[in-house]
Amino acid sequence: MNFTKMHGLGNQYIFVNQFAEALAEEDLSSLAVEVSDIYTGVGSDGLILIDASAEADLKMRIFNKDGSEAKNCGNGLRCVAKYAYERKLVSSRQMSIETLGGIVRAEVHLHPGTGNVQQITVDMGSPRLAPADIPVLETEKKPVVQEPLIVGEETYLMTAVSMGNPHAVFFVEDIQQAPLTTAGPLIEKHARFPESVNVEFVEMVSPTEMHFRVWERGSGITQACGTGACAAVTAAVLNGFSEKGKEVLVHLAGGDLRITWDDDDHVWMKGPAETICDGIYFPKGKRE
Ligand SMILES: N[C@@H](CCC[C@H](N)C(=O)O)C(=O)O
Repeated sequence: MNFTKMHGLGNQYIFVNQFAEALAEEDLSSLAVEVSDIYTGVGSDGLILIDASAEADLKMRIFNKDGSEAKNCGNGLRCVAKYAYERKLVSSRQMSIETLGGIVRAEVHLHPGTGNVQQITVDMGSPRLAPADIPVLETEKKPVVQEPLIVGEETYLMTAVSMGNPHAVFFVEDIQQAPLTTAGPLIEKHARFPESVNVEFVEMVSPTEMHFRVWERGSGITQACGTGACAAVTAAVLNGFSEKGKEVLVHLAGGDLRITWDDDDHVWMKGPAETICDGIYFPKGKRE
């Protein structure tokens, strides 16, 4: 299987171009687990498929490291846009990409010298704030802001947002003290999230700057989460820490994103994507 490994701020995925490689549907989940393994696979946070779409220029499907399929992936979208433009799957710098969470629009920005894609802007659409759309149980609040969540002996105050996939955002005083590895996995699988949840901790620096750490559903700690950063900025506005229409600089473990929840209700994300390597993967059971 031909693959390309790419990353967006250290959030790394194995990309397979389904225009050239036809993978069997029943193999996708186990293949994601296999390729993600750092010892016997390639090593990644999951598997992303780039495919034809009946409604958009391209379709992206994303499988987490544990084999679960997610509906959206912000860092993956920037990588897909770069891949599609540089490998001529699309001819324009602007393109539409179908995800299971809806259709988004991306625009690539080129390095003036090399012509390679450096930065990508994605219109991530409107955040979904109704509890049933996230989904989160046992609350009728819309938006779900400062909602108590009991985790073991602790009560955390969450803001819940869907960017096509579910996010629970928690504001903390000091990002270094955020209970990422302790509360992260417990919140991910908490009974109030019937589809599990991505868990984000945010320390506000100012209304236009924040520190961000993530425990991702299905992948654990990652260096960055694009949809999570969009959810975090949305949550900051909902809590009155930031303003709609103002760009927020988000510092993730792997680097920075610029996110705006605009007056038209759309969330815009701008950031980089990089190609690490191309390769040929030999599936388990077909190795010498
Ligand atoms: N890293 C991604 C999100 C990937 C999917 C997520 N773990 C989920 O299960 O919803 C991003 O950059 O958005």
